[in-house]
Amino acid sequence: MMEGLAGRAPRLTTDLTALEAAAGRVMAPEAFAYVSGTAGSGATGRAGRAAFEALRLVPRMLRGTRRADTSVTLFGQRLPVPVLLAPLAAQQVAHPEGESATVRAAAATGVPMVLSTFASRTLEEVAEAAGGHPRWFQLYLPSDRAVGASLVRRAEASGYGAIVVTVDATHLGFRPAELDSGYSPFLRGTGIANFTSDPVFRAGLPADADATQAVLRWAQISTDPTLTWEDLAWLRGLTRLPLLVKGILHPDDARLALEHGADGVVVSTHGGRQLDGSVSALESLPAVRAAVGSDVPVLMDSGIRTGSDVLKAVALGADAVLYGRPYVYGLGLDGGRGVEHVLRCLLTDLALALALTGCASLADVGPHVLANGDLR
Ligand SMILES: Cc1cc2nc3c(=O)[nH]c(=O)nc-3n(C[C@H](O)[C@H](O)[C@H](O)COP(=O)(O)O)c2cc1C
Ligand SMILES: CCCCC(=O)C(=O)O
Repeated sequence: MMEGLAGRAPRLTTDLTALEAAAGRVMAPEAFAYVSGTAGSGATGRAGRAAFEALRLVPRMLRGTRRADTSVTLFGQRLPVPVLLAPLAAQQVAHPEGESATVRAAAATGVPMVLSTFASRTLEEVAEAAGGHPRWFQLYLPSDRAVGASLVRRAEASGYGAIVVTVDATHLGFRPAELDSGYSPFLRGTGIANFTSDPVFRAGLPADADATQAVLRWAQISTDPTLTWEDLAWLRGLTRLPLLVKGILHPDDARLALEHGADGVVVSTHGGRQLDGSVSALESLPAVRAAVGSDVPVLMDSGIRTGSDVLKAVALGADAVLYGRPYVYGLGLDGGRGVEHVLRCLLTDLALALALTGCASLADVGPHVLANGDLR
């Protein structure tokens, strides 16, 4: 049966549920479980989708819009859509080219990519594959701060346009799929390329260290459960790049992020992979927007699947969203072509959703496009 598939692109459907199922048939079972998995009972993962599905758009008719303008400006940069690729670790579990294929697809569609600290390709390799296309770097601040500083320097030197520091995974969530299979890409050495290529990290290893020693050292220092807001202030002092804090759900944490030097926040539940039973990102979004005011960039992720989802997030105060798992399913199905396919679907769906809502541009999208039970 596998022979029958060889050399032929698996069917790239435009139906995301079918696409995920197809990826589940093509990807290695433990890799698919890692990507699709959530924490605990999966309640927060489901709540992420339920929050979008519970909201309804109320479209307006005959506004004469030939083509809706989906572009947006973020940190002074014009983006064709209010969408960036979310940082997803260890993408070689889906395809041998990993993040290099992803960034080429991102470049072909104009969607910026946020590269994970735990990418399976080095940030320099991905910069080269990007060929000047905008990218941001997601930082897990290691407990060895000198390694963290080195990662930031490398990101700056390679032309990454912002640092997104993730604060919701200083402890790894309780993830049954990973625990039961005993599978972790990182323990197999996938997703630590930015460390093994780092001179400061390597200096902390014996000269004759083997791959196992590198993985063990990575496991010791790669995240830091003792992080506090003071560390964010330290990071702020390290770089002039825009600094965003990813993983915010409480409005007071959004305020604290700004007080400690952040330029923006990403409201996120990490796709339901961290605290099971937490509030959904979409539920938190309006309060976070209110807390930071109208001028601070607020992004959100966790559950974005359709063009209408993007509009709903924008209506509740997001400047842009991060698109997650679906593009890795595309990568698993057909490498960079699969990622490009998934992105083109989202872009087309978004442009149609905006036009069908009766909005000429994203500036026209606000709470008024959402049903509030009172249509007088
Ligand atoms: C397989 C996988 C790996 C991830 N790795 C990272 C990571 O390295 N850094 C990070 O900040 N978030 C990471 N995330 C979280 C995503 O950036 C994003 O918040 C989440 O995928 C959004 O949920 P959705 O994909 O269901 O829309 C990861 C998510 C998945 C599914
Ligand atoms: C410590 C986090 C590992 C990568 C990640 O963010 C994820 O799997 O969700």
